[in-house]
Amino acid sequence: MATVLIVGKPNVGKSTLFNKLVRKRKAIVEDEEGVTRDPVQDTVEWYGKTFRLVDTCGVFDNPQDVISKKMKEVTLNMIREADLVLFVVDGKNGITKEDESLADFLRKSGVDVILVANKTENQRRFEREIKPELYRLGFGDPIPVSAEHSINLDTLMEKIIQKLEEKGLDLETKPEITEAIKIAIVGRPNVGKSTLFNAILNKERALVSPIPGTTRDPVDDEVFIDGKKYIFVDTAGLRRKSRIEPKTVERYSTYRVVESIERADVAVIVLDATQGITRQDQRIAGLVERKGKASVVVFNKWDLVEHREKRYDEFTKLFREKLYFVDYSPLIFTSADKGWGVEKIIDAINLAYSSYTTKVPSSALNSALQKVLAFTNLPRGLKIFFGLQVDIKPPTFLFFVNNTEKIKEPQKVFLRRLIREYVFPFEGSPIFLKFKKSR
Ligand SMILES: Nc1nc2c(ncn2[C@@H]2O[C@H](COP(=O)(O)OP(=O)(O)OP(=O)(O)O)[C@@H](O)[C@H]2O)c(=O)[nH]1
Ligand SMILES: Nc1nc2c(ncn2[C@@H]2O[C@H](COP(=O)(O)OP(=O)(O)OP(=O)(O)O)[C@@H](O)[C@H]2O)c(=O)[nH]1
Repeated sequence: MATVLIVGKPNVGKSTLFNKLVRKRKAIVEDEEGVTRDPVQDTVEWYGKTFRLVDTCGVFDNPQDVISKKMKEVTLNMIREADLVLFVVDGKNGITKEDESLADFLRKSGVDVILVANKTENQRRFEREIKPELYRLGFGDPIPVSAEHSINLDTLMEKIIQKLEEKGLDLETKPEITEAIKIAIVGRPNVGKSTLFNAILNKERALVSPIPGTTRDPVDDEVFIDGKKYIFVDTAGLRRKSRIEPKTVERYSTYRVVESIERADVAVIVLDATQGITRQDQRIAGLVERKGKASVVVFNKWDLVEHREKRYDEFTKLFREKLYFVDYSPLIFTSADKGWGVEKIIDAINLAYSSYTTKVPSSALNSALQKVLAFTNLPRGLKIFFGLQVDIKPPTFLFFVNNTEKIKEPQKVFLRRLIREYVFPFEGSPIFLKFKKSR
């Protein structure tokens, strides 16, 4: 997706502009309620054209600092990934040295720039007093806007689209090419995996076709739900399962569980709510996390839990305590027997898979990193310079630090939290971290 960066000295109205442009799409596409918005980056949609807008949130606050070695790599990286920069200046009070050195930096980087003069509620005064001096910055005609009062934002939007299309970028909104999501339903014996699997098939009126496996039995099921393809791996046991057939020990072998987790993108970890969370549940969930798979956690047999309507918090707490290492997973309460909550599982799988395959731009990561590091005390002698996402499935981040030996568990916890809270929540997906020494 084309990336547009908002750059400018403090207080020129970058955040205001960001919010207005992002919200513009609401008028066109009815937005779902309760969708959490990323404060740093978001997708802008404009009559069927889309691009990603990123607020640099003060990474460029001190133009002097921008040139300093430490920040150079970060900022260059951001610029390199951007297709266009909105260089915002104050159209009411005019430009200062800060704007000029920022302009210098942008010009040298060779990035395409649209000069935006914000706070120009008074057009006549702007034309007369401010506009002439803006040409000094070397970016041609400024576009006067008022972010706060939504003046001239359409013109700006059209200019952005025009510039991006001139560069040959494809802004059309296309339906995503969706590959099949591979799902493993895992859990201890007797927690209700088969019943749950069958309930999903019934509830979703799914179309099922067995995929021939390598063994003499078809082991996987291809399932179509709402036109989307899902592959439930290793379902032979779950499908074939009947009251008559004796349960073989082999079916529960650890080897088999490991293998089906390895073949899946998303593991649905099924727990028996009447039994809490056992050591074996923890082991299975741990396996899912270590193998780098997305996950959804299900408390099944909810119908057998007494006073259940008052106990969601208690079970959520239990989940967070005992399965803290997969606490990013969506948690669902079901009764496979009664069909409660079953349809939520597919939504949760979709969410987890989408996190699992999300790639965030370095610019968003690094503006969050700089912001958070500004009020964080790292261990003495540790410096974290910048980071980038190097992989998906699972999302994997590489951080450049001065000393990799100083990276201990708390620092990893800190970075994962920073990513989830300030960049992207990655709900349902683990985050892997790598570190590299840099000076
Ligand atoms: N008059 C006027 N004021 C504006 C306009 N846009 C923003 N402001 C005001 O300018 C101030 C700064 O706005 P922000 O959006 O926080 O600016 P910023 O560039 O993100 O600032 P930093 O976060 O410090 O980098 C706020 O008091 C806004 O209300 C505008 O179009 N006209
Ligand atoms: N009350 C209640 N019983 C359930 C529920 N889900 C499953 N059961 C019962 O629990 C027992 C075990 O369910 P299964 O679906 O066979 O469990 P499983 O995890 O596939 O078991 P294995 O194949 O042995 O691993 C059966 O008697 C189910 O009828 C539920 O939500 N509520």
